[in-house]
Amino acid sequence: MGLQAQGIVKTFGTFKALGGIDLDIKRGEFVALLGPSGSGKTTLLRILAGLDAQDEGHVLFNEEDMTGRKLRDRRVGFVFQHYALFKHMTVAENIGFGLRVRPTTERPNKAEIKARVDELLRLVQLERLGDRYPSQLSGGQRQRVALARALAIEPSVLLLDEPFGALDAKVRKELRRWLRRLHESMQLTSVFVTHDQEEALELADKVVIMNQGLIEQVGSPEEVYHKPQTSFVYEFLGGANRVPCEIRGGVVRIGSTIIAAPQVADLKDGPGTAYVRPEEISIGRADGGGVPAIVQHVFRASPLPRVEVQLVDTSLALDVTLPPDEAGAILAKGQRVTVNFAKFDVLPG
Ligand SMILES: Nc1ncnc2c1ncn2[C@@H]1O[C@H](COP(=O)(O)OP(=O)(O)OP(=O)(O)O)[C@@H](O)[C@H]1O
Repeated sequence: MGLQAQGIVKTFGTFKALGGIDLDIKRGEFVALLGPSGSGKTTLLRILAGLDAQDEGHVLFNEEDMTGRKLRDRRVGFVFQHYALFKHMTVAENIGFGLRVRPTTERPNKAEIKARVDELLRLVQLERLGDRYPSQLSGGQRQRVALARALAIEPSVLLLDEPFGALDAKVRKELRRWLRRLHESMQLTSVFVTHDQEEALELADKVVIMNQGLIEQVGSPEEVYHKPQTSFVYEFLGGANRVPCEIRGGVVRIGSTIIAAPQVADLKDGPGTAYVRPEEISIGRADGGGVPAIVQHVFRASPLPRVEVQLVDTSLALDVTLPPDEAGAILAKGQRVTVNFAKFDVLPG
């Protein structure tokens, strides 16, 4: 099922949580709503689910306006962080819940419900745990039960709010892969909320980047990562360093260093901001060409050595990641170096 949000506005008191959201989700897409805390991701997801009503705008499912339609009629499966499993029900009872509460005319009989629950238990790889209670499961197992419960009603849309939020890194990775396979095999249209960029870039076909109740950019993981369109996206994705500079006649000046920058050829002279990712900076000898800097910290307890340097002219701190084979090991705090930007983008202002 395709989903559309058209001009969605939502206010809480005087606070505008969503400032006019337009979004087109195609059938079969796996979409991530990515943004910092408070950017409106959950609010948008709840409105898509029909759990909350928007103040303005429309939600369309397959081009049909859902305004005023009850949750049950939307046939969406959802897994929300605070929508916990029913503690007094077994795993199997939890999974079958959505089927048992259907109106009599649509309700499958007991044997059909049992068959469906067994099938879902197999799907989420919990076939032996149907008789347990939620308190007897691990966090990852509980999440899988929550997913099975959401899938029991055979939704065509699956909405997930930080589905793996509370789990440790290894379980998260496993569940991610598993969810991706499930999405494909059940031909779902899925939307999930996350503030974890790695999760969004790895899982989704389409990433929607939100900031302060608005969409900053929508695109494939490659597009949003490699072609950020706004300063917010530059900084939010990949932790780009923000370096104030001066644009003049097709070059940029950072402090007193002038750097060739063909990418600014079309920009007007004046103040600008260069965005450069930590892995796109290299560190060279103090007497080499580049922007003079001083090493502030060297972090070696990570797969790639990370170095923090301070530019001599401007006192600006920059994060640098070095390739594993580079001499992160011989750099020391206080050492004078130069930095070079292998790749950077510049926005005016
Ligand atoms: N029921 C409510 N009453 C008042 N303000 C609310 C309510 N729900 C959300 N907000 C506010 O709306 C804004 C957006 O909240 P939302 O939960 O959508 O953000 P989010 O991007 O999902 O954040 P997080 O990643 O922290 O969950 C926040 O500033 C929040 O405080």
